[in-house]
Amino acid sequence: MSVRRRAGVPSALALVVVTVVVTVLAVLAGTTAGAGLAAERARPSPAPSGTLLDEVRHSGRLRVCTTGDYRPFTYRDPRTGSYSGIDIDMARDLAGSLGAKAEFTPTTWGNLLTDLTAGRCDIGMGGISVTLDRAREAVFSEPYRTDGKTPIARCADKDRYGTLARIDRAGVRVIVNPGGTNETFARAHLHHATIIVHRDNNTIFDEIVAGRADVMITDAGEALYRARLHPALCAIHPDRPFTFAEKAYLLPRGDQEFTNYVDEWVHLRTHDGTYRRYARAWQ
Ligand SMILES: O=C(O)C(=O)Cc1ccccc1
Repeated sequence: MSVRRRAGVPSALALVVVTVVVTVLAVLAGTTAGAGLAAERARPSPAPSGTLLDEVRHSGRLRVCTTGDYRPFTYRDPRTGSYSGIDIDMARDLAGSLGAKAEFTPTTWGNLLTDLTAGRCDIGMGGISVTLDRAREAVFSEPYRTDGKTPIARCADKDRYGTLARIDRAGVRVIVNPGGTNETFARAHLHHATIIVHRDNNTIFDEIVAGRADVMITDAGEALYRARLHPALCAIHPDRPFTFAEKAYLLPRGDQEFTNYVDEWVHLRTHDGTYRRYARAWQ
């Protein structure tokens, strides 16, 4: 009892003293509730510290390498030079979350990895498939979507190109865009068909419509999107693609803080409905 009483008096006194001291310190440091928010807004972004996370916040720029030729993920309007697409919206969202603006750096499927590893951009975005070749040179974020290769052809021919064996025949003209997974897939699996390399992925589907090529094997997401744009074309079994692939964002090696941040951001945006909302707008 006496112990408790003796302890009680100093405790009460100590509590008063501690409360006063903490309140004074908090006011001086500007960390009371209202001042805390103001301080949060006013706090200058951190100086570059070797991680892109701080560099992007400090500079206010997120440099995004994107090909601009792969709808619905990334599209560059040749007349205005402006970018649009699901991953363009995602890039702006990521940049915004860091208090920065997305700046788009044009690249190609063949140059994407080199542009990123040479530091010409902070992140690669735009329907990029996860491949082990890329994963050896750079880092992939958490994936945000699954996909896989499926044929797209003139609807009149849609029963002719359902299997790889039926596509890989002498006389069948398979058109591919160079430098990415479509070309890699075609070269690995087609030995009898004629492979036509067409540089501009934005006009490649017109070649099939015009009858200058017969079939393209591309990601199901693109095939479905293109079939909607070109009514003469049909995506063939997009629900049963030849391959399994994942789409993710490409990051430089050796920056754990930035990778962690992008992973958290992908995780949140794919679970809170944001990614779905952006994707729906491009259906
Ligand atoms: O290389 C990749 O990551 C791709 O998925 C390339 C690509 C580009 C355009 C259409 C389909 C796939």
